[in-house]
Amino acid sequence: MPELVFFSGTMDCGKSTLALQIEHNRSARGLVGMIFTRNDRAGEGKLSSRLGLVTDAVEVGDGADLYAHLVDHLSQGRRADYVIADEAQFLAPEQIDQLARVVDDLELDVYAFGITTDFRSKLFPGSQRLVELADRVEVLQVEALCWCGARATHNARTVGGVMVVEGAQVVVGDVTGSADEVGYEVLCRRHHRRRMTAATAHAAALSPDVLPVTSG
Ligand SMILES: Nc1ncnc2c1ncn2[C@@H]1O[C@H](COP(=O)(O)OP(=O)(O)O)[C@@H](O)[C@H]1O
Ligand SMILES: Cc1cn([C@H]2C[C@H](O)[C@@H](COP(=O)(O)O)O2)c(=O)[nH]c1=O
Repeated sequence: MPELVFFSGTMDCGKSTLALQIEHNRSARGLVGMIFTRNDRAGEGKLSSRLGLVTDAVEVGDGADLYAHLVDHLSQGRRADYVIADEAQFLAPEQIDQLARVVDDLELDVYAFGITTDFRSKLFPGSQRLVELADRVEVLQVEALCWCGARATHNARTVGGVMVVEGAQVVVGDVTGSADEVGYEVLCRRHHRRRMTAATAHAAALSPDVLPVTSG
């Protein structure tokens, strides 16, 4: 039975790498994928991994109908044996419904990849719909780690290393942003709740307030 599978995790946990591996393994066996993406850091119409791999993809626009796109494609006599949708958190809920229809009516497997929650730990609308509709939700095996060594479960947005909690839900960026840019850092829940990033934890550790008092 074809399935809608949602591979979810924090930023930087290997989602796009897995998407590219699924694509590689299937195309190596002669299958043809339809690859969708939206707002990849590498630019429009790209699906990229931090390991350096990149492939072309169909950039999904605001009002795009993904089911109609597949029907058009197939009715022109072109092939699609499965579908990959990366950065699926950026898709509209209606577009996730269209992906579910691709599974049910066109009988194609759909593999969607995305982060579940935003920098305020609120669900992205597209991810919420995926959790509601997916046949399976798979959490990535490679764990991203918080600076404290615990498993990272949350995404923080940072400016100059300091966590911010105000701003637009969508700001494309990376976990390796330079000091003054908007960037992201993955944290465990405890440190996300306390707004403690690596930089602020390091600064607190160096503060004279917390240095051990020496006598004499
Ligand atoms: N230089 C490196 N050497 C080995 N693995 C790396 C390197 N850089 C990144 N990675 C791996 O790539 C993962 C990020 O992969 P990516 O597919 O870009 O993540 P996601 O799509 O989930 O944001 C990291 O968690 C790490 O496991
Ligand atoms: C938490 C959060 C992230 N984003 C953006 C930042 C990146 O461009 C993508 C996630 O990509 P990745 O391949 O999973 O690293 O999402 C955002 O726009 N808003 C947020 O709150």
